[in-house]
Amino acid sequence: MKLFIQYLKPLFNRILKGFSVKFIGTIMDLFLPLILAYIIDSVIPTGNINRVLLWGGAMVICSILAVTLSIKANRMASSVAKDAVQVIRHDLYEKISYLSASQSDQYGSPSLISRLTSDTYNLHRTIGLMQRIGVRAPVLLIGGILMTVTLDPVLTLVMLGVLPFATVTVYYVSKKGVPLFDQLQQEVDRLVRTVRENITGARVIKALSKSEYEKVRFEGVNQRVVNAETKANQTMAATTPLMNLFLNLGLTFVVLTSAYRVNEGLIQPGVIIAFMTYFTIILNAMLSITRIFVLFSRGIASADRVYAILHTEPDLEVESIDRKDDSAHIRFDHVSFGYGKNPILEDIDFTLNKGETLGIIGATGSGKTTIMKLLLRLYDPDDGIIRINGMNVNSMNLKELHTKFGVAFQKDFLYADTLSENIDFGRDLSQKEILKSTESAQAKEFIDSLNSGLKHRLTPKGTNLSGGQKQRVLLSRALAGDPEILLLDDSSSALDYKTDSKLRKALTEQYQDTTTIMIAQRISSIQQADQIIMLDKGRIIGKGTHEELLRNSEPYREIYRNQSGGEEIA
Ligand SMILES: Nc1ncnc2c1ncn2[C@@H]1O[C@H](COP(=O)(O)OP(=O)(O)OP(=O)(O)O)[C@@H](O)[C@H]1O
Repeated sequence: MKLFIQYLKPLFNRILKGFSVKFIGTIMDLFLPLILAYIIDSVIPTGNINRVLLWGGAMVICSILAVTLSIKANRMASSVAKDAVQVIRHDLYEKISYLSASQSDQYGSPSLISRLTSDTYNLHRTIGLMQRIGVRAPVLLIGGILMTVTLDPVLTLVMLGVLPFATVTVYYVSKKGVPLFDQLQQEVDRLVRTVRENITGARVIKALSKSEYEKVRFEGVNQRVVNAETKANQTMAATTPLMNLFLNLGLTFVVLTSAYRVNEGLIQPGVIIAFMTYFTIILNAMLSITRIFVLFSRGIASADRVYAILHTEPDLEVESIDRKDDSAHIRFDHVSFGYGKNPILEDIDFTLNKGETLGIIGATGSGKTTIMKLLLRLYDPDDGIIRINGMNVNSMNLKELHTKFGVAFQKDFLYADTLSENIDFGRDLSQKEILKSTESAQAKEFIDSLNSGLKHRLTPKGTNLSGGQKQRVLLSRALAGDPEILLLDDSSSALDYKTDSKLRKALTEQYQDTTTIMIAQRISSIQQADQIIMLDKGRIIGKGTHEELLRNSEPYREIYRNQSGGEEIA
């Protein structure tokens, strides 16, 4: 609700105008049966054709006004909904892009995507429909009852006798229906997730001949959607026939009572016709009000989901300046960290001087990438301090901090644009800088072999490139703009030994001032590093140069032996 208030408040005047137009149009609708009753009972008996034409004309004018004003009001409602949701979507997108990594982990990407897409779509529908039927239905209900009271209070009492049954039906059905639609929405979410997994993993599924298995899995999820939909619709399907039953019962009572009252000379035929029309209008208005309840409860659920993101408090505040004189460029000072309760990194301690290279090697899941994430301040350490040029990273402006880095992560993404745009990444780099980076990243040769060179367009996620080509483009992006600090997470694993060695040579020669942290699976990729740390279960179990580790670390020696095909170490 708070979300609606926040975003609809600035549009209040437009909403009020739309409501007024809708109100007048609905009143016109309400007058039609009354005029008809007047024509039948009071104008036709006089035999004055001019008066008949005059009142007939009044009916036509009322009808035209009712339709025109309703169309106008509906357009105004759509425009308000569109503008409100555009701002909500903008704010939500902006907020999502500034969520910290741990907050994004907490919500999960599928949930963030569905809040930005299907929830905002629900909000659009709710805001639009609430304006369209939110005025019309209550006005028709209350106005209809008032009209019937003025026409014949006794018949109104007969009609009101049926309304409690209709009200109970509406209440009961909507109470049961809303949770069923919620459940349906959850099943649809599950279906979307399964489809997304299948499409993303299409190659693996085919390669492992798991298509049949996936088909069966999809059928299961699909069946659950069908079941949920059937259950929800069957429950809701009872509404209209039951309301029709009450309508017809009510009409029967009204006709019976009217017949008696006509005989007694207490009522005229025109009033009966008008009464029946009002009765139908009133019951339809009640049905619309049910729809409002169903829709509104859905809209409120979506609004709450969107509101929760919009009001997520920032958890990576820039803290007060904490600077120390430090000759090291990067310092990890006894850093420990865990994503949840379990420790992932413990007592990580190292320093790197400007222009030096640190190699990190270790088993899968030992915490190598996490070290980089902490340096980028995607997360804050639980213990210890990380400094760059003596400055605690938690006291640095995040934007400023991130401009220092060139990064290539394992699963980095390429988007559907030209190679040049993918490398530039919105930094307005010069052509010279881009060319230098492609040369160093050993990407120049394959880019030159493409017809359109750097203008070559990639498909989404760069699926029209080979694994090695993708890695070289990502490396070019990391190197472009001569970053102060370069973070390479297993970025040469898809390169052959010769290209890998050319890359290392280029890094040493062309990026002497860049401090580099390089995660690698192959010792040959980090052998020349000024310092290598070996991680095991989040702890440093070996630190030094390649030669020092060969001398002092048995696990390192073993990896080296395995990777060099059992070659003896001198
Ligand atoms: N966002 C996250 N939330 C919770 N746990 C995480 C998250 N990211 C990583 N982890 C866990 O932290 C541990 C270390 O992960 P990290 O990615 O740092 O390992 P790694 O050494 O780089 O592994 P690899 O060689 O496979 O890339 C793993 O057990 C992983 O499951």
